[in-house]
This record gives sequence, structure tokens and C-alpha cells, in this order.
Amino acid sequence: MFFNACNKYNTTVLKLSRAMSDLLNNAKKAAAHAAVDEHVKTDYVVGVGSGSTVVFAVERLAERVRNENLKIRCIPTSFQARQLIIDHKLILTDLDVDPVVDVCIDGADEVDSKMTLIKGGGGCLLQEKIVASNAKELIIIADYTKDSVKLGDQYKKGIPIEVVPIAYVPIMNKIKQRYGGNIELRMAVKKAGPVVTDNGNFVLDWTNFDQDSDWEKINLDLLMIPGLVETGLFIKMAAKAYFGLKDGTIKQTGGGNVCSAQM
Ligand SMILES: O=C(CO)[C@H](O)[C@H](O)COP(=O)(O)O
Repeated sequence: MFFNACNKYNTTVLKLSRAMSDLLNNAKKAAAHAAVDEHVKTDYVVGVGSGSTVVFAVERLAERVRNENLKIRCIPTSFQARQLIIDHKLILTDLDVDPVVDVCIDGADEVDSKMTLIKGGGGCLLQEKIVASNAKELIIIADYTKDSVKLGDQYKKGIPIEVVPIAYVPIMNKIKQRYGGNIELRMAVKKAGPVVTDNGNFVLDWTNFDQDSDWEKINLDLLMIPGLVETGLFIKMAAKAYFGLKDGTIKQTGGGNVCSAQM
């Protein structure tokens, strides 16, 4: 009797979590397809972001290359993005060969009402910011859980900060002293010790920050700390965000031209 009730409960929980993940995946796919269809043209150099939503964008790029004979060259923002480009038989390039990127399509952990982003949940913030900063347009694709008024409203894992390993303790102390909140070294899951980025660095996650902070000022202050390589704050970089909603429709934010990435 007890075991039957437990089994029933477990099956219901499993069904609910599957339904939730289907909803999220459909939302991610809808956003990714819309962004690729509206922003990628033939002969474009395309920056390929990182994360689970970008997988749908790469699938769509490959589909358009096959069906429309679209000609594109792709610049990865991480090891994961490079593998995706190779697996989908897209043309791989880099900033040495193609220093100007026509459009960069990437995910985000959170987008606030001013189009300030938290990125780096997957630890790829440095290369993502480099590629985005060399793109004429940064287009964000995300599901509805990423659409916030203020940073920290929905995303509770914090602002990622990439640091040189020998400097991680003093940097953690400085951030806590200056701005408060909590800061932790990101630990690996299938490896003992910390996460090591594609660039050989560590990642700190800064949580419980003041949500009314002046992010532009804080970002510049942080970047002055020796050993701090990059922050996951993307400010005035994204031109547009596509959010896939639960009902399969898409919400778009951002004008498209005011805040395109810095050239
Ligand atoms: O910044 C990132 C990786 O560094 C990702 O774009 C961000 O974490 C969103 O990922 P997902 O599409 O899986 O939600």
C-alpha cells in the first residue's frame, strides 16, 4: 500500500517534470528559430553562443544551409559551440580570419528591462563577450524564465565572474567588501575541485547582490581588479531578445539598433 502510493507519487513527479522540460524546450526552440530566420542572411559571419538554447539555433542554421543553400561561416564562443558547428557540418571560422561578425546569436541566464544580461551560467562568458563585442548585432534567445525586470528576480545562481586562479581569494574578498552579497568559487560536478573554463580560469558566482545596483559602474569597477578577467554582465550589448513563451508564441524586446554591440 505504502509502496504503491510512493510509486504513484514518483510517476506524477516524473510526468510533471517532463511536461515542464517540454515546455521550456519548445520555448527555447521557438525563440532560436525566430532569431535565426530573422537575423541570418547569406554570406554572413555568425557568432555562435553557448548553452542549451543555442543548440536549437545551430540546428536551424544547419537546416537553412541544407534547404536554402544559405552560405555562412560560424565563429564559436566555447568548446561546446565549436563542437556544435562541427557536428552540424557548418563552416568553422575565427576572429583571425573574420574579425567582423555580422550577427551573434546567444542565450542568456537573465535579461532585465534595460536589456542588461547575466551570462556565463555555462562558464563561457569570456569568449561569448569577445565574439559579441565584435558583432554588428547581438541577438539573445531564451525561454520565458529569463525575462526579468531586475537582475536577480528570477536567476538565483548569481553573476558569474571569470578570474585567474591565483587571484580568486583576494578577488572574492574585494567584491564582498565593496558591494556585499555572497560570492563562491564554482565547483565542478564530475571532477574534484573547481570548474576550469575553456581559458584555464576559475569562475566565481556572486549572489545576493543589491538588485538596484548601477551595473554599468560596477562592471567597470570590477574590470579594474587585477586578475579579474571578465564579468558575466553584458551591458548595452544586446540589440534584441527573443523569449519563447509557454504557449509557443514569442515576445521580443529591444529596438534592434540602439544597443548593438560595440565596434
Ligand atoms: O551564458 C551562457 C553560457 O556561458 C548561456 O548562454 C546561458 O547560460 C544560457 O544557457 P541556456 O540556453 O542553457 O539557458
